[in-house]
Amino acid sequence: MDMRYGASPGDIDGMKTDRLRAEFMVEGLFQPGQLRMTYTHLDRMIVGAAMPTDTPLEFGDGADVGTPHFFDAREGGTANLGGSGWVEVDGTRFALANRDCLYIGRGAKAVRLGSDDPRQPARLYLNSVPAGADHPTRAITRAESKPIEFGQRERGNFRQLRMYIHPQVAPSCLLLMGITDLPEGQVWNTQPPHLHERRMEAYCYFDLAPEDRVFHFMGRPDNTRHLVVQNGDVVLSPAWSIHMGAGTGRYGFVWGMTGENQAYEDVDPLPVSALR
Ligand SMILES: O=C[C@H](O)[C@@H](O)CC(=O)C(=O)O
Ligand SMILES: [Zn+2]
Repeated sequence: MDMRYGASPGDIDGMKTDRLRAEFMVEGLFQPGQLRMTYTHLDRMIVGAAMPTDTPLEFGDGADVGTPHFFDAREGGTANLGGSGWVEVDGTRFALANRDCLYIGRGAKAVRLGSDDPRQPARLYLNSVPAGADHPTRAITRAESKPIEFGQRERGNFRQLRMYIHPQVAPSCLLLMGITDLPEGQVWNTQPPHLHERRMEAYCYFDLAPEDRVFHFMGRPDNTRHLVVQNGDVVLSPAWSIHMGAGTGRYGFVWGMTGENQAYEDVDPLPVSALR
C-alpha cells in the first residue's frame, strides 16, 4: 500500500512543487479495473478508489492494517463518482448511483465492488479510518443526504455541501464524509477558509474536465502554498492546514474527515484577509 507520513507546518517551506505534491496529494487513484489505496499517517486515514469494469473488484484482507480483516478495527465510506454500480458487504448488495454513498461499519469482512455497465464504470472513492464502535453498514443516497448552501453567487463562492456520513444523517464512529458541488460559473470552494485543528481532511476533486484544473491552497494561514489538481486527484489536508480551492471550470469534491470528534461546529473560520 502506498504510504504518506505527514509533515509539520514548517516542513513545507523547503518543499518544491514535486515534494509538496508527493507529500500532500494522491494522484492516479482511479484506474480502470483496479482497486488502489494509500495509507496516510494523518489520523491513519486510508484513501482509495475502485474502478471495476468487466469483473468485480474485492478486498477485505487486513494484512496492510495488521488485523485478520481490513475492517476489524476500521470503518469506511465510499462515494460513487462515476456510472451506476454496486458494493456488496458480506453478501449484502447495495446499489450506488452517481453521488450515492455507502457507510461500511466496523466488522465487515468481505467487500466486492462492481459496475452495472463496464463501458461506464463506477468510480468508487474510498475513505477508511480506525473505529472504536460498531455502526450498521448502510447506503445513503443523494436524496437522503443533508444539503447546506454556502457562499454568494456574486462572489463566485456559492456551493452546495451535502452531508452523507454524519451524525445528523448516518451515524459512524468518527468518520465524516460528504460531497460539495459548485453550480456552473462558481469558482471557489471552502472560501472563506477555515481550520479545524482536531480533524484532518481529505478532498477528492471530481467531474473536472480534462483541460481544467483546481488551484488548491494549503498550509498555515500566514504561509500558504498551492497545489494544481486535476480530475480524480486527492489532497491530504493535515489538521494544521487550510484547505480551499478555485477551479478553472466546473467541479465537485468529496470531503472526508476524522480526528478527535465529529463536531462540525468545532471549526475556526478565517477571513481571506488573514492569508499570506
Ligand atoms: O470542514 C468542512 C470541509 O472543509 C468541507 O465540508 C467544506 C466545504 O465543502 C466547503 O465549504 O465548500
Ligand atoms: Zn474543513
